[in-house]
Amino acid sequence: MLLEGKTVLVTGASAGIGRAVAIGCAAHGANVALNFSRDVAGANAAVAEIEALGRKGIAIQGDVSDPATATAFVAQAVEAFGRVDVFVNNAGICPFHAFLDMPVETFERTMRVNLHGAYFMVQAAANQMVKQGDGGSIIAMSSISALVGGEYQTHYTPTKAGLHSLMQSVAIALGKHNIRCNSLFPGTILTDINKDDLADQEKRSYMEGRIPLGRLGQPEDLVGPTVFLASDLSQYVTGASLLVDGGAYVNLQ
Ligand SMILES: NC(=O)C1=CN([C@@H]2O[C@H](COP(=O)(O)OP(=O)(O)OC[C@H]3O[C@@H](n4cnc5c(N)ncnc54)[C@H](OP(=O)(O)O)[C@@H]3O)[C@@H](O)[C@H]2O)C=CC1
Ligand SMILES: C[C@H](O)[C@@H]1OC(=O)[C@H](O)[C@@H]1O
Repeated sequence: MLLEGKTVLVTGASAGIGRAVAIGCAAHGANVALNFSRDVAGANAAVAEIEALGRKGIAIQGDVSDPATATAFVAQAVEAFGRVDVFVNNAGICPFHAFLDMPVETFERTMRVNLHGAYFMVQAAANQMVKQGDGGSIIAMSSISALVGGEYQTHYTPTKAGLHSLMQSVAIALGKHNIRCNSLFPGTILTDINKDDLADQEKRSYMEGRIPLGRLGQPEDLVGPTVFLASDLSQYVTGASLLVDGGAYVNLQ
């Protein structure tokens, strides 16, 4: 098993990609601590699935936009499992909205959850890994949106570019501690975050038509790439990014 004996922390793991990745890491041998902010039932269901795989799971509630959540999450995970080997920064929101009348609160909330939250979470996880002294892996759920724009995502795409930029800089800052820092760039993955947006059949068909592999993504499509970056298979990979988009990005014509 690629993650046997490792402790993995995942933010935003009560649903969607985070939940799939948390359960997927458990299937590869890890004990997993989940962060979530509101969905108690979803978080508990994810823990139950992890335990059904014979691993340990714990759900810890906290809004990542509050810097205090980061230190509390890491401290409680260490109390439960003793250490942090892998940290997956996944929590994120994308409240689609036009640019010209973007509400200040929507802009600021998106920044605080997706980028500020990531900064303090990554910092807290990295401090624990440095204390342990034997390296680690930090993975950011960035996006294809780090590379391309979206008309109704002017507040969101900068957070995804910023997240990858954060991984690049912390890869340098933490390399001396053998802590690797990488980004995943999912394309369009079917989750609650885009349920309303993709209810527009015209848009959905357009998005599907852009994908050489012929389908939109599922949360489980992120499991393999996450396990790869979490495991020693990627021991010489840091500061890198991996598109997980069915080929959408390269499909110009
Ligand atoms: N789906 C897609 O097409 C793509 C998604 N991504 C990125 O993947 C990540 C996961 O998205 P996805 O699974 O689709 O979204 P979902 O909406 O399905 O899940 C989001 C998760 O984040 C949690 N969350 C939201 N806000 C907070 C917060 N303030 N503090 C802690 N947890 C929070 C939610 O928990 P709760 O409900 O309990 O608050 C939930 O578990 C995001 O960062 C997103 O930007 C990137 C590219 C494409
Ligand atoms: C939420 C969107 O459907 C999704 O988020 C991203 O980061 C992708 O680029 C998609 O636009």
